[in-house]
Amino acid sequence: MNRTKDSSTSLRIAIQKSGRLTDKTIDLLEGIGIEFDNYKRNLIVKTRNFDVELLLLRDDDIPEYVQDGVCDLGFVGANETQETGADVTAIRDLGYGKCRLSLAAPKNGDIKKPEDFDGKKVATSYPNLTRKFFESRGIDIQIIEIAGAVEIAPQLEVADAIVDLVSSGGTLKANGLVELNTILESQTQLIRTNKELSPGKQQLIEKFLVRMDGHQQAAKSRYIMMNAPEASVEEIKKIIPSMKSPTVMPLAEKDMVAVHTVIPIEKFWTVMEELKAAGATDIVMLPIESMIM
Ligand SMILES: Nc1ncnc2c1ncn2[C@@H]1O[C@H](COP(=O)(O)OP(=O)(O)OP(=O)(O)O)[C@@H](O)[C@H]1O
Ligand SMILES: O=P(O)(O)OC[C@H]1O[C@H](OP(=O)(O)OP(=O)(O)O)[C@H](O)[C@@H]1O
Ligand SMILES: [Mg+2]
Repeated sequence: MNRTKDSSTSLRIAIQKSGRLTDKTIDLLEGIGIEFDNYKRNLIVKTRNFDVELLLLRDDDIPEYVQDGVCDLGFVGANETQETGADVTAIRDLGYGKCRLSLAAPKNGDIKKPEDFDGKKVATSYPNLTRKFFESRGIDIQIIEIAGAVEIAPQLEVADAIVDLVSSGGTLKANGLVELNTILESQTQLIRTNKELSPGKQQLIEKFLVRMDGHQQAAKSRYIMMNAPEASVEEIKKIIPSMKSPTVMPLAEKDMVAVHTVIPIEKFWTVMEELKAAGATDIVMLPIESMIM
C-alpha cells in the first residue's frame, strides 16, 4: 500500500459532476447540513460550514483520485471501483444507484449461457470485469471496448453480445437483448483512501460519518404519534417495535393518552392495522431529518 503522511486538515470529497448519482449525492450532502453553491459551474466547490471541499468529477475517475489521495472520500458506484481495481476501502453502502453488471445477448440468437460466448465479440465499457469473468471460466472472448450506448452494438454487428449495466431491463428490451448472467451487483458507496491521513482529517471523517449515519438511519425511520385509551398502552407497546420505550403523555380527555415513538418505515404499514385494533386513533406518521444515537 502506498502511504504518505498528510498534514492538511480540510477534507476533499469526490462526487459525480453530472449524471445519475449527482442529485442524490448532493441531496445527501445537503441533508447532513453541508452548505455550498455553484456546484454546476465549478470543478472545486468550497463548503461554508464544514471543513470540506467537493471535487466534481466524471464517475470513472473517482476511485483513482481517492486511491491516490487527491481526494480523501468519494461517492461512486461499486461498478466503477471494481472496474478500476483501485486501492480504496468502501466504508458505506448508500442504497442508491442500484444496478447490476450483466451479460446480455440478442433474444433470438444462439447465445444463451456464458459458455456460448466462446470465440465471440463482446461489447462493453467494463473490459476488466468482463475479462476477469470469462477468464475465470476459461472462456475465450474478444472484447470490443465502447464508452456508451453499448446495447446497440449487436444490431450494428459490431459485437455478438454485450456486458453492461442493467436496472429496470428497459434498455435491453428496447434493443432486442435478453439478460443472461449477473457479473456484479452494484450501488453507490462512500469510499475512502487507504493512504494515512492526518489526525485532523481522521477526526473530520468521523464527524462526517456520524452525520451521514444519522441521516441514513432517519431516512429508514418514521416518527409516529397516536391517541389511545390509557388501558391500551401495554398492548400498543407490544405492537410497536420501537428503538426505545415510547413516550406516553396524558391528553385533556380523561383516560386517554398520546403515544409517540420511532419505527422502521417498513414496519409502519404492517403495525398500523394492529394499532387501530388495539384502540389507537388519529395515527400520524412524520419524516425525521436526522437521528443521532
Ligand atoms: N440504469 C441505472 N440504474 C441505476 N443506477 C445506474 C444505472 N446506470 C448506471 N447507474 C449507476 O450510476 C453511475 C453513473 O451513471 P451515469 O450514466 O451517470 O454514468 P456516466 O455516463 O459514466 O457519467 P460520467 O460522465 O460521470 O462518466 C454508474 O456508474 C452506476 O453506478
Ligand atoms: O435497465 P435500465 O433501467 O434500462 O438501465 C440501463 C441503462 O442505464 C445506463 O445508461 P444511462 O441511461 O445512464 O446512459 P449512459 O449509458 O449514456 O450513461 C446503462 O448504461 C444502461 O444503458
Ligand atoms: Mg462514467
